[in-house]
Amino acid sequence: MHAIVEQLKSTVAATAATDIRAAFASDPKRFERFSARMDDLLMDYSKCAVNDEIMVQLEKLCAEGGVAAKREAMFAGEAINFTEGRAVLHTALRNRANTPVVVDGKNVMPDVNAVLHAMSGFAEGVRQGTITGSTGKQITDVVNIGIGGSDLGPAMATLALAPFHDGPRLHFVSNVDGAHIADTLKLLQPETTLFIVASKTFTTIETMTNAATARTFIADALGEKAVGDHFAAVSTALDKVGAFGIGSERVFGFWDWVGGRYSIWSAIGLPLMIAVGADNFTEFLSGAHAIDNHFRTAPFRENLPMLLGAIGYFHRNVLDYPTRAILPYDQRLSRFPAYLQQLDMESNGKGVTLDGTPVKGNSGPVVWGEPGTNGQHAFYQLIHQGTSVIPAEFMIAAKGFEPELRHQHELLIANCLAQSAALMKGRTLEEAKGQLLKSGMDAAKADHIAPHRVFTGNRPSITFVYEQLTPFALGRLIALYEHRVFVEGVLFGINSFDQWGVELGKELATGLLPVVQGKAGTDGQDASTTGLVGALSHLAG
Ligand SMILES: O=P(O)(O)OC[C@H]1O[C@H](O)[C@H](O)[C@@H](O)[C@@H]1O
Repeated sequence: MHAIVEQLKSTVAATAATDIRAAFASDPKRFERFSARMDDLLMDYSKCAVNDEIMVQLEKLCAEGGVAAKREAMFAGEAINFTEGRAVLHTALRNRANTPVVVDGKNVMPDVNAVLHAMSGFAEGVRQGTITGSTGKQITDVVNIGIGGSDLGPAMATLALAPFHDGPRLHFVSNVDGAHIADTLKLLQPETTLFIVASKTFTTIETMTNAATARTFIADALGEKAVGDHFAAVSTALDKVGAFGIGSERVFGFWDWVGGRYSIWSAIGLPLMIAVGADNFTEFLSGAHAIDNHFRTAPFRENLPMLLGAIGYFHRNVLDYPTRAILPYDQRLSRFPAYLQQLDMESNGKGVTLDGTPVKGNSGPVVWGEPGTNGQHAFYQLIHQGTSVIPAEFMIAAKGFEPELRHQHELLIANCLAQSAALMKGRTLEEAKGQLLKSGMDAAKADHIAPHRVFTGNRPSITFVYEQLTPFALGRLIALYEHRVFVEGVLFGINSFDQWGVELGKELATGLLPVVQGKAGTDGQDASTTGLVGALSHLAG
């Protein structure tokens, strides 16, 4: 592995591969050679600093890194999340072929299908008004209370599929900051509101606290007895849900082999199903299943997740780029960058390899982004002219959902394509100067100003194009990125499926609560924490 990375570095240096602009000038077939397609989903990576030699080496890297074998181990239900002793089987949740998937000697598909069936019954009941609030009124608003993977997936996907949303209004409360639930409850009538408490562990303090506040909201308005009619729960910890007082017919389970950040396909998707209906939810699962099959069968140069993972690794560990920007040209994907932050950074933000030794080189990059065109008017300045190279990942649909606003979609497309072209081409000093002279500026001033108007170019980007953001297309896009994170994780040599890094802060918060409440002193706290506690309590009065 290490040898191939070194080889890749010398290939980059020797072949001037980073001159993407020159590569386009000398090869009219560059787009055909460095793009891949799965049905209507096109991945154009020709604007990355790759050539055939580099692609051959990346393929070799994936082969030597054992990506294919590890992929099959994942699909087969092996306990690849070894630090938690768990299989990693979000793929079983969308296994529309229904082929057996065996964990600990048991085929999990009957359970998967049974929960899906129960979810559909409940979701359709709420949508059609056969499942009502305690006073018999139809549910108009559903509030999902969850955080992390129990929030980001359904929140992102519900927004993404707004054109398919014909069920009750949806709200998402995640933050333990009381402002979040208070601002949400202000909009709602208890009689017509359903809360879904979503937590894999059913112990997460934010979710449990918000759920208790929501419970009081219902009990105060409609009486204690009404609580059961206004709550449902999603969890792997069914015993803990029982103690909260939610009837078993309103509890939807999933399993420890579903990671929180991979759980949108499970009962965690219930709010999405209530919003768009069971058929659209099934389409969403089918899109992900299509990518699963593609990932397992397509040869390297046609395999979108493999290519995306290999190029991601190349950017991070061969070219040393510290971040990647996710730039959907789709307003409805505005939460997709946040979703990918958890997916990618919680999975691959690790410092040790599988054998516990420090990672050589880098592991996962910082992932960030905002939808275009908004980002263009905010931070693209740095992407174009800043001192760090930031690989950008663009995505755009050929068709919007507003035929009457087609001209707006055309503007959106033009902007998306213009940005990746500008990043690649840049503008030389001569070009900048020529433009200024043409505008009538005198030569001395043009000399002075031109350097500020230079774009280095050669800044890499990947563009995804698809027909339309349907449930199927969204499922496909998410699964594509899940497998990209998998490929990169294998190449980094890490366990992508645990998240010990979130634990320390949680532990310290538990210890600090009595200190903040004034029930315990600051003995044993560091001086900064002691000072901050003092300042906050003084200001609170
Ligand atoms: O679903 P829950 O058990 O409430 O967990 C919610 C989230 O919190 C944790 O801290 C993890 O870092 C996330 O992976 C998880 O999605």
